[in-house]
Amino acid sequence: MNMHAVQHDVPVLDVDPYSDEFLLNPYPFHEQLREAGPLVWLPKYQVWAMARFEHVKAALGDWETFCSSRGVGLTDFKKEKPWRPPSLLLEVDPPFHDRTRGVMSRILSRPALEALREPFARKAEELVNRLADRGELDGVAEIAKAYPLRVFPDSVGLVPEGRENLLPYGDMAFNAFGPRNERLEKSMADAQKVISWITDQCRREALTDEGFGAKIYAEADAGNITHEEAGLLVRSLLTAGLDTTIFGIGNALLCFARHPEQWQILRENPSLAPQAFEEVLRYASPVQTFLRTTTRDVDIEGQTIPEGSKVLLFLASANRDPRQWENPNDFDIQRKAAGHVGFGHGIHVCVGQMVARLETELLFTALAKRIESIELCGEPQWWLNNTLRGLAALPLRLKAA
Ligand code: HEM
Ligand SMILES: O=C(O)c1ccc(-n2ccnc2)cc1
Repeated sequence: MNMHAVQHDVPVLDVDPYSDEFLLNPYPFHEQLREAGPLVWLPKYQVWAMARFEHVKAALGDWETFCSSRGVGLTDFKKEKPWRPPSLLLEVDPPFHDRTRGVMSRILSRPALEALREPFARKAEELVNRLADRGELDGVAEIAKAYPLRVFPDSVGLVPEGRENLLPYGDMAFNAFGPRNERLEKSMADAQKVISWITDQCRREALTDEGFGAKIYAEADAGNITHEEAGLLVRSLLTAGLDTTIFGIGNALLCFARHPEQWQILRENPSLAPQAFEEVLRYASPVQTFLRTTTRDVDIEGQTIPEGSKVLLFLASANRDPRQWENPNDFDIQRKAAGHVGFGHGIHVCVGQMVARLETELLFTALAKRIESIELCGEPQWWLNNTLRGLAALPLRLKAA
C-alpha cells in the first residue's frame, strides 16, 4: 500500500470503472464520482479520478503537469514496458508531439477532407437506399459498422483483403488502456495474427498511392518525419479510425430511437446533423476515459496529487456535469453542445474529428431524408470495452419516408 495515497480527507470510492456493472451503466457511478469531490482516490487501481467538467478540461489542457508520454492508459511507461511501440501522437509530449501532430493535422484537415465529401455522401445514400424498406434490422451491423467500414479503410488506402482484423485490433488497443482484466486477455487472444496483419498494412508497399497512408509517407519523403514514423502514424489511423466512429453512430441511432421527437426535429431540418452529432458525443460519449500521469506534485482545491500519479479522466462524466450543462441528462439536438470534451481538449484533441464529423453528418443527413421513424424492436446489447462505450447489437424498425 503506497502510503502517499492515503491522504487525509481525499474522498475514497471503492468503484471499479472497468467492471461490467460500471460499463453497462456508467452514469450513476459518474454522479457518485462528481459528488464525492473534484478529486477522488480509487484504491482498486491505485489511481486518482476526476469526473467534473472543470477539472477534466483543465487537466487535458495542461500537458506539462498531466503528461501523455507515460501512457494514456493505466500502464505507467516509466514503470512497465508498453504492449506495443508507443503512439507517436497519443503517447508523446511536446516537442516530439508537435511534428507528428503537424503532419496529421494537415492530412486530416477539413479542406483536405472536402475531396471525400462527394464519394462519402454517395456511399451514405446508397447504404440508406438499400435499407430504407428493410423494416427490421440490426442498426449496428447494417448501419454503424457498415458505413465506416465502407468509407474509412479505402480512404486510408488499405487493400481489400484481411479487413476483418481491423475491429479486433481496435478493440484490443482500446482495452489495453485499461487493466489487464479478462476483457483485455480475451481481446488479446489471437493478438499475434491481428497485430502482424496491421503491422503489415502499415508498410508503404501495402498502401494505395492516393489515400491518407500515401500522404503520410509523402511527408516522410519531404523530410518532415522518418519513414519508420510514417508506418506508426498509419497504425494510429488504423487503430483509431473505426471503432470510435462505429460506436458514435451506434450511440446516435440509440439516442434517436429513444427520443423520437429529436428524430422529427432532425427530419424537419437535416442541416442540424452536425450539431446533433456533437450532442451525441456529449450525451453518449463513445470514448469514456483517458488517463494522464502527473509530472510534479499538483494541488487540486487543497488536495495534493503526488508526482508520478496516474489520473483517470472521466470525459463522459464531464459531459454530463450539471455544473457545466443545463439539464445534462436530456438529449437535445438543439442544444449548443460545442465545448464538450468528447473529442478531448488541448494539444491532443482528436485530430480525426473532421473525419468523424464528415462521416456522421453525411450518414445522418441521408437517413433523415429517407427514414420517417427509427424505433427499438428489441433490447440494445452493449459491447463492453475498457475505454469505449458502444453497442454490439441494436434491433431497430425503420419506417421509410
Ligand atoms: C466519434 C469518433 C471519435 C471520438 C469520440 C474520438 C475521441 C478522441 C479523444 C477523446 C482523443 C484525445 C485523447 C487524449 O487526450 O489522450 C482523441 C485523439 C485522437 N484521435 Fe480521436 N476520436 C474519434 C475518432 C477518430 C478518428 C476517426 C480518427 C482518425 C481518422 C481519430 C484519430 C485520433 C488521433 C490520432 C488522436 C491522437 C491525437 C493527439 O494525441 O495529438 N479519432 N480522439
Ligand atoms: O496512436 C494510436 O494508437 C491511437 C491514436 C488515437 C486513438 N484514438 C482514440 C480516440 N480517437 C483516436 C487511439 C489509438
